[in-house]
Amino acid sequence: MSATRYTYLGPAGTFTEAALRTLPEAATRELTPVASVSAALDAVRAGEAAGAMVAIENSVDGAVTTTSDELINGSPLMIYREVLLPISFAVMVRPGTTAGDVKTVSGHPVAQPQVRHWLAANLPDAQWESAASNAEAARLVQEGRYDAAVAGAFAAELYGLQVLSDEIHDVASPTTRFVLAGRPGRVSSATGWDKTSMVVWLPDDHPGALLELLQEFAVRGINLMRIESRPTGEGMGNYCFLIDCEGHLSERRVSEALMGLKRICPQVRFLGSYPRADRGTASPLRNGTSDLDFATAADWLSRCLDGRGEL
Ligand SMILES: O=C(O)C(=O)C[C@]1(C(=O)O)C=C[C@@H](O)C=C1
Repeated sequence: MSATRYTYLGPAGTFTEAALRTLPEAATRELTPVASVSAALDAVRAGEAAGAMVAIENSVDGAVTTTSDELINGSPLMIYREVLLPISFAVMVRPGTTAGDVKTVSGHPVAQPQVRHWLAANLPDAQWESAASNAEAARLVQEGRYDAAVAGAFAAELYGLQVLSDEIHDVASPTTRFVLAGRPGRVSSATGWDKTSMVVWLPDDHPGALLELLQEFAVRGINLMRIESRPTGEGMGNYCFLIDCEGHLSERRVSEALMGLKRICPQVRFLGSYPRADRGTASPLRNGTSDLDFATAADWLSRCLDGRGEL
């Protein structure tokens, strides 16, 4: 495999592939479908791929925990880009199959909670069968293993299937957030509309430990965008936190917050600073938290050391 390649959850026709193809650089990369999120990231870890596109959270079903656990454990990875993809599910069958013929319906486990009510109302007797991806479900229907698949309508054409019903998701406008992960490398420059991700392990178990951690952001006027707890696997009640905050590591308020965490937490894993996918302009900074405010205060401090603090 080559290190110019990007891997993604395959086979062809997944939403993950659609997310990957929204990146301008995808046009010049070799895009390789693999069987799982873990396989996509393993190829990156082994140096066989430059990046892997993986789903990280869904607006209906929440965190994609395989991705969370891959980012938390194993050799470190960094996030370089994020993509927000509107998801629209269709149910598809082999040509000639009618709704009455459908006894089994397959899809990715993250798809099921997004279409549960539609399935209960329209295919009440069909048994749900999990597949490694939505496109894999479509492929298995083509093979004759299952009767119907829940996938993006574009997968129907790829696998010679017929769309029985489109836009079958229960909640309007579901969105999945995907990230392009690579091996740790140089953080790209700030755009003014950035996000920083990290994993933080709680300071030892005591009242207010989580509050102490959150205060590092609050006192520096940093908006948190997501906080997700995951078990560390080291006994009941032991959790670490995946945190996304506004801002870029090159901003003083963000770097100072990360240094604050590093001082009080047993472990902090920096997962990258990258442009936000939701469009916008630079967020207003809370008074006293700009780079200039930090530099002015540091200047004053060094003058204090020289006995010139009043200047
Ligand atoms: O990329 C796909 O099509 C997938 O099967 C994966 C995945 C996911 O892991 O979240 C992607 C988007 C949908 O929300 C459901 C499933």
